[in-house]
Amino acid sequence: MSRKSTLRIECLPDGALIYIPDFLVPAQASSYFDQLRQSLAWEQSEIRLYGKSHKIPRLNAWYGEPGIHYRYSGTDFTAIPWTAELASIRDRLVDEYDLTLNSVLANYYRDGQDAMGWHADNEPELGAAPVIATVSLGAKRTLRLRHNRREQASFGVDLAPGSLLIMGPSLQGAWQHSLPRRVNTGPRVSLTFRQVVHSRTS
Ligand SMILES: O=C(O)CCC(=O)C(=O)O
Ligand SMILES: [Fe+2]
Repeated sequence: MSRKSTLRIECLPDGALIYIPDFLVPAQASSYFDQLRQSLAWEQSEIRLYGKSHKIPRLNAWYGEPGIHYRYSGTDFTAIPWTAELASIRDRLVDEYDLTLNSVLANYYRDGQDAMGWHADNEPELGAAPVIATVSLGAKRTLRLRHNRREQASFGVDLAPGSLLIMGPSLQGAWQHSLPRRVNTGPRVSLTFRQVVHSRTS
């Protein structure tokens, strides 16, 4: 059975976004959501701010090729080997969108109080032109984007369950993104597939 998929491309000043609302069919999205929510090795990481450590308001888990390390929000992650489900989603992204992806940072927002503050995924490990492919599962949440220098330039993208958002290679240099709190919302899992290019191997 062939399936039509919709594609929305946003060309922004200094970057581009590709949004595919129906990357996964609804039944597939909900079965991945249940499965991954229960089975991934979720942890609540801590970050250090002004000398004090704080638990981040969400859970996360880092999977990928063996030997990959990544420093994120002040925490060192070592990739856990791909699970079958994560590897099969990665394979589709690699085959259908011609991406190179060796890891995924999975985020679990337990409810609307869990969130992610403004940041860019511009860690040195991601190289000069990082492409990040995010698959959303569970509750719909809004990703906000704002330009670093153009004060007027800010907007939101609603990330529906089963959707795929690809942030293009120059976006992280000029834009920040965040996932604000939202009242009365259910749990959500996001899978942010990445390519770590400068990895310490130890
Ligand atoms: O959960 C999301 O969709 C955003 C996650 C994100 O920005 C990140 O993991 O760096
Ligand atoms: Fe991010």
